[in-house]
Amino acid sequence: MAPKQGSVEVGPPAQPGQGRARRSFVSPDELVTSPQPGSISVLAHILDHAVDEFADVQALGWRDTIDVIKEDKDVKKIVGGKEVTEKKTWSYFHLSDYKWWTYAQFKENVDAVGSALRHVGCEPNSVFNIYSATSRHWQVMANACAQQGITFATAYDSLGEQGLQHSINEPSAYGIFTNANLLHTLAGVVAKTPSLRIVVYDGPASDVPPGALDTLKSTRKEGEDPLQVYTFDDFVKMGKEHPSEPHLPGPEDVACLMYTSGSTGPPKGVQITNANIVATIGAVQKLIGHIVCKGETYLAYLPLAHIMEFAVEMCFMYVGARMGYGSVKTLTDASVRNCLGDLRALQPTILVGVPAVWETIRKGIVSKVKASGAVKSKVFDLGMAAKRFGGRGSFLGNLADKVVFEAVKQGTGGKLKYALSGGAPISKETQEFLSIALVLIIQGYGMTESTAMCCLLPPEMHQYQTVGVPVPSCEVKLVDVEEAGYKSSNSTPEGEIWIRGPSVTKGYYKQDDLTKEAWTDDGWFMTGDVGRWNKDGTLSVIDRKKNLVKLSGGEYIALERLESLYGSCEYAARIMVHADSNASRPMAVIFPHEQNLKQLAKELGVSGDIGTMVHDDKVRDAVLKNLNAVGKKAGLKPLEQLSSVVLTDEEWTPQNGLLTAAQKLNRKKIAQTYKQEIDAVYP
Ligand SMILES: Nc1ncnc2c1ncn2[C@@H]1O[C@H](COP(=O)(O)OP(=O)(O)OP(=O)(O)O)[C@@H](O)[C@H]1O
Repeated sequence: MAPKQGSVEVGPPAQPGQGRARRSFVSPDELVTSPQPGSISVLAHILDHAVDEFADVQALGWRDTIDVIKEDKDVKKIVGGKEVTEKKTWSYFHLSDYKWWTYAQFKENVDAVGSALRHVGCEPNSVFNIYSATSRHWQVMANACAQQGITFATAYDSLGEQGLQHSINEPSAYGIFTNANLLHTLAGVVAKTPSLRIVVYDGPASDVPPGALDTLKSTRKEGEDPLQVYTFDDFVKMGKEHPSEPHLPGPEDVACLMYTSGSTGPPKGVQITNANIVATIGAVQKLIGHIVCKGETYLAYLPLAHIMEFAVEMCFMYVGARMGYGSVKTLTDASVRNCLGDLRALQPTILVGVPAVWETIRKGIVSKVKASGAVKSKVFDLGMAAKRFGGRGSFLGNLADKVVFEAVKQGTGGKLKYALSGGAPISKETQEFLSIALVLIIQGYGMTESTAMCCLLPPEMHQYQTVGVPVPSCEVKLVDVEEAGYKSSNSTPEGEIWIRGPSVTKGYYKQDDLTKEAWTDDGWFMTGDVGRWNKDGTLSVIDRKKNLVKLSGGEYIALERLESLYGSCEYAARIMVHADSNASRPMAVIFPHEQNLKQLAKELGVSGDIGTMVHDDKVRDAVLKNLNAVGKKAGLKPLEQLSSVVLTDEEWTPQNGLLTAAQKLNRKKIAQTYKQEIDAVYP
């Protein structure tokens, strides 16, 4: 049953300019430190517990690559005002069915890799870097480090040479785990990473870039030891031949040095202790243990270098759930060949995604429904209306599920029970649409500094536009942001979100100045996000302090909130709202949803592909009109309406730097890249 109040005021009376601290309704008297205080105090205890309880249960699943199929496509682009056609080659994977390790087999590999790490000289308290795509081997490396008291530092696999070099050099990493196809980038930096001694890589020999292994083995300065390079399989074999006892760290030792994705500046290394991780797992169990439990199947595809994915997987490991690894490139049937996509092959019961993923799924469904013709579109709309009116579990809701939404649900394997959205704000429209047509989406709010979740909405409290209640390992208070009018004395208390508790970390690695700026002396982490307490004790995130812009009229607008609202415009695949303090209103830069934009262009009588469409005035005006209609419907004030829009034709990706590695907007880079276009239309 849903509680009346999701959070409870605790502790001393509020200080001037602040609200009182609040804690979760499930544990107001004490903060949770572990799922089993006394027996689980470090990260390595989680896997030990899983093996004790679930040794023969399927743990980690993967798909082998049977073949890679290349297909050529013609792509039209505008170069120097002229349309040119380029040939591009796409690679599609033919994959096997899922294969599984039990928890006992997973542990066997962790023990072997832990032993191998010690055998090659990686000592407790040293740092080992994981620069790899999400996979079971990533988890083997991390858990092996945890077992030997070695800190693992994470690096997104989308990092280029500069970022990689920084993430090896800052913590003086002794070794690195990577994938065959990333060896080329690694080879490009090894001359400048003197601390590095060991390289372990996985993946087929055919993925190793020509010459990369020779460069790795030969590029060292005089006097430096040559690099030792191992395949993952050889490393496991070596560990089995040279077993080492585990060397467990203490709870306050740093288990993971995790770099933020850098949406507000250069990435910072957050020092996450064993105790922080264990507290997060305990808190999730206490709050939503009834849905994160044994028997569930989880599709793991987000980057493990991001705290949300890592924390979620550790929570599932604790309860002995099944985790099947997949990739954004192979999720759907359309993105693979001669086999099912990961979603239908695995049939997950729980899915986690960032808002960009949910937006893509919603727009994909909308565009399919539209293409199915007027009658089917009408039936779909009726189904939406019936379930909205009747509610989840009602006769009407169940009928709509059966008759209208079954096909949509089958697209994700047909077994989904819950989905979690986090990492950035999701629009109400998208959350509501998918919660009706696909699966209940609950929100979580958190950050690397809080070891993932600091608020989470239990499904029985389901509602939109809130990130939930404080998790039981974290207390939360709001502190006034005077200049923007966010105050604890407002009728619904508002202010900057400050957090404290066992899952909140204590600082950045080698960045004392930044640590002092972000943590108070009494342990509160100042998140920089602005929040609001709702009447039922849930928290809503209104914006990020750094993204509040004062317009020429003197009023503040909240860029991220506007992005999440305008983001539901069907023509936008990605949107950045941009504002200048000399202007009276904001504007938007958009990477369009190609199919939906094509449909619009057709209706306007504009032909050509994306390169042509984005430069057409009629198309641009129609998109702007649609955006402002979306804004008006969401109740935006006139000064929050967009004055102009720039449409772009290059996809925004972490590789071209327009998104961060966690798929968030890299505002500076987008504004720089499209400066000319923005200046041309923005007053
Ligand atoms: N559900 C949510 N709603 C709104 N914002 C969210 C939500 N979840 C996370 N965020 C945003 O993400 C931030 C944490 O992100 P993360 O720790 O991944 O670092 P980053 O923003 O990617 O990088 P950096 O801190 O370097 O800018 C939060 O402070 C908040 O602004």
